[in-house]
Amino acid sequence: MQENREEKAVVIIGSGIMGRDIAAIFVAGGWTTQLVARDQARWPDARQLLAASARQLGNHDDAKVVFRASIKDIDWQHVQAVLEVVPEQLALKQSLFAELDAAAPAHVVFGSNSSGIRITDIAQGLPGAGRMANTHFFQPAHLVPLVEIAKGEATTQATMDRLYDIFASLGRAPVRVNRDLPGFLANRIQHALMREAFAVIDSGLASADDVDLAVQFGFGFRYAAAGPMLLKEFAGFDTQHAAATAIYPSLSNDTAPGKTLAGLVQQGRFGMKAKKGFRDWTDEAIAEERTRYEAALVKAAAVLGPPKIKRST
Ligand SMILES: NC(=O)C1=CN([C@@H]2O[C@H](COP(=O)(O)OP(=O)(O)OC[C@H]3O[C@@H](n4cnc5c(N)ncnc54)[C@H](O)[C@@H]3O)[C@@H](O)[C@H]2O)C=CC1
Ligand SMILES: O=C(O)[C@@H](O)C(=O)[C@H](O)[C@@H](O)CO
Repeated sequence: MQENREEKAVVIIGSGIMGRDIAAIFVAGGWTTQLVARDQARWPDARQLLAASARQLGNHDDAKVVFRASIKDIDWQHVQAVLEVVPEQLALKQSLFAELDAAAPAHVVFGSNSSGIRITDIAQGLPGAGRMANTHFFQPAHLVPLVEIAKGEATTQATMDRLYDIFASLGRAPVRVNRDLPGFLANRIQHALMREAFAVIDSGLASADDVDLAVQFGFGFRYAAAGPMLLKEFAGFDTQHAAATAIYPSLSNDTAPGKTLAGLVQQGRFGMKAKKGFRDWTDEAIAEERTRYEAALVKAAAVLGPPKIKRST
């Protein structure tokens, strides 16, 4: 299908860890990208980081990047979508979506990058709830191809198709999630793994470093070559069934974060953003680790190859 050559524009609300890398995807794809970021003092740094990410995708045109201090300043001409990427706070997301719904032309579709809050709850009661979905990226958003698009109770099929096609046109790997359960699809699976990983550390079964080594150099490494279900076609579902029968009863069924994760947060050990997590971080160590990590992701993406997806239209 001939790509629509009209001027394409997107609005990203929030220019933090995720917002600027999501913006970089659109800039690299030639979209005019307006970022709503309240703190103008942080615009230069955000612009610089966005440009670096867009260059990693092979294309950056700084003229395509426009910062706005408020939703009221948005130029809606050519805008096709708005992606919300503000902190994981339901009330904040709800107030932003209400303001955006009142301001955006009817054809504009909305996505929330929430990690786990359902769009049904964010869009609750809004006239435009039908044009809103969860659109969940993974960090770093510009290097991890997956975007899970979760359908809220009011989300229309047309909205799902439009968002799917936008992300497919940008070379991402969109997946459709048929209902918006907390954590959608991939984040439910990731958090199931993280729940067990923290339970292993809580119980003293293994250290945090050995959890990382076991996953990265064990089954995690395989996922660059095949997904978990394909891997079990190799292994045998009879063996999977037998192992599951033996293992499931002792797996963690915690319904809240355990002592290690809760302790890290109570101590303000949020990770690199706080310069301390399981370990302390200097700016130099963070920069070094991010460079190593992102270079490894670029190589892994080459092994991964393009996703098998089918455009809606
Ligand atoms: N950090 C991660 O690894 C991932 C985070 N997410 C989700 O993405 C969302 C954003 O997370 P991060 O980028 O990590 O947060 P962040 O704290 O790095 O960035 C949030 C940005 O939103 C801005 N902001 C806050 N209120 C605003 C408002 N009213 N208008 C405009 N901008 C506003 C802040 O100034 C900040 O720049 C959250 O819902 C999070 O759960 C999703 C995937 C991965
Ligand atoms: O891992 C990611 O990038 C995403 O799944 C996220 O939403 C966040 O990391 C969140 O799950 C906190 O781990």
